[in-house]
Amino acid sequence: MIFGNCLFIQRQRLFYLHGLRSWARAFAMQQKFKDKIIIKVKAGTGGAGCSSFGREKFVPFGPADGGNGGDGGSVYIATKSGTFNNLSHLMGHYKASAGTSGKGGNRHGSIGSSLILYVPPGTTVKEIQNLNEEEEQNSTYSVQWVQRPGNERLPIQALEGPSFEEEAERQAQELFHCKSPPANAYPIEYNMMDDDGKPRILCRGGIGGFGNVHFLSEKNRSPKFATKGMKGQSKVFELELKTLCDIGLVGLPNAGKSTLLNSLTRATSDIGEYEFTTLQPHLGTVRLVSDNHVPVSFSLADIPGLIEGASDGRGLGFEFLRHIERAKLLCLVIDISPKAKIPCTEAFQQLWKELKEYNPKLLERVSIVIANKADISAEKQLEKLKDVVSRNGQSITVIPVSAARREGMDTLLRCMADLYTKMKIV
Ligand SMILES: Nc1nc2c(ncn2[C@@H]2O[C@H](COP(=O)(O)OP(=O)(O)OP(=O)(O)O)[C@@H](O)[C@H]2O)c(=O)[nH]1
Repeated sequence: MIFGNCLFIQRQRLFYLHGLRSWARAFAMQQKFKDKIIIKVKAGTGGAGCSSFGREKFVPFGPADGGNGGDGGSVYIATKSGTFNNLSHLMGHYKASAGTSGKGGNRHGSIGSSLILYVPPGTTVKEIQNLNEEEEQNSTYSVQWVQRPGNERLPIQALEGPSFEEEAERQAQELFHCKSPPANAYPIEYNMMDDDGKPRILCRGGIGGFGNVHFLSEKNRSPKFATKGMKGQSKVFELELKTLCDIGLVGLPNAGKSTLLNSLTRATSDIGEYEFTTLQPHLGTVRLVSDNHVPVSFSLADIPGLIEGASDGRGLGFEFLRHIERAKLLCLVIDISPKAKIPCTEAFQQLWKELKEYNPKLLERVSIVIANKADISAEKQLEKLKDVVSRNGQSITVIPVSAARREGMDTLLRCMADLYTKMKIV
């Protein structure tokens, strides 16, 4: 008996430790998972142009040969599927390197190295602040000189027309204008889809300064000045990841969404008897051959439990409702067992109401109601649920399943594949 007691205590301890470990894992995951982040991005400054003259034996006053500064590096953003599933790898600040200065002998400075930030497909990028806005709004660039033209002795002819400084400034303005790319539409807004990793610009690097060669004119045969490089763009962006999935599993906490996702796919979403085991969306992929012998593949997402008032921000609120927005089809998972905290009919109405209040268009995407835990429920519950569902949406199919025992999975998968293919054709 004593021996039996010891075993019981040890088992209890093991259960306790297991619970603690899974809770710690869930907590760590929550810390790591980031689906919204604000980043400050700065492109590199252009290198300065050089003011120099050729010097050779027996040629004491050679021609102007100052090279241009290199352009500053730019910052881009691109998608990389399969590598990241959230935005936690990103830092708060990114800066591309500056271009180097030009040198004598017509040697141009090197271009600053650019940066590419990788994000998972489904990320939206929104420019929220332009830190150089004032400068960019002025159509004329404020030209900065390496050696001001005012230090020169002005040739006599220059006094007749525009002043020598004005002439040099105009020339520099023209050069910068020719070299600068067309301005971005303000503010930048990207919807990063899986577009083969094609990079999109976030901040453009500054144009490198012009060497004194560019300021040779009839009036001035030995210009002793060059321009500084331009500043790179500097902006603040908000990145938000909205899970991209074909079919989203939506339900109240503990309805069995994670169990269902794990049963239907090879995903390993956390399962627990406590509510909000799932704190972040999990994705799985279903591949099957349809009744017409056509291969069908779609992604399924287990979206964290929805609670009453989520549309007003209660519980995890908007944090996960935004993940639902991107799903092409929605399946409502309802616990029909007698153990359920809320009767299945009420659960369905609660989900319907929350979706409607958040975005009524979401209701058009609800195509299947999955009556889960059918293994421990009575037929009566299922009938009641079917009755309520038919009153709200005529075209919604109710499918009883047991995710834990993997019963009804085949019918459910065929129905999902069917609806998904029809939706794609439409
Ligand atoms: N009897 C029975 N139990 C099930 C079934 N499906 C899930 N469960 C149990 O229900 C509990 C909750 O399952 P989860 O899959 O974690 O539920 P969830 O909807 O993901 O929960 P949240 O993460 O809180 O949103 C677990 O204890 C599962 O073992 C089923 O078909 N039959």
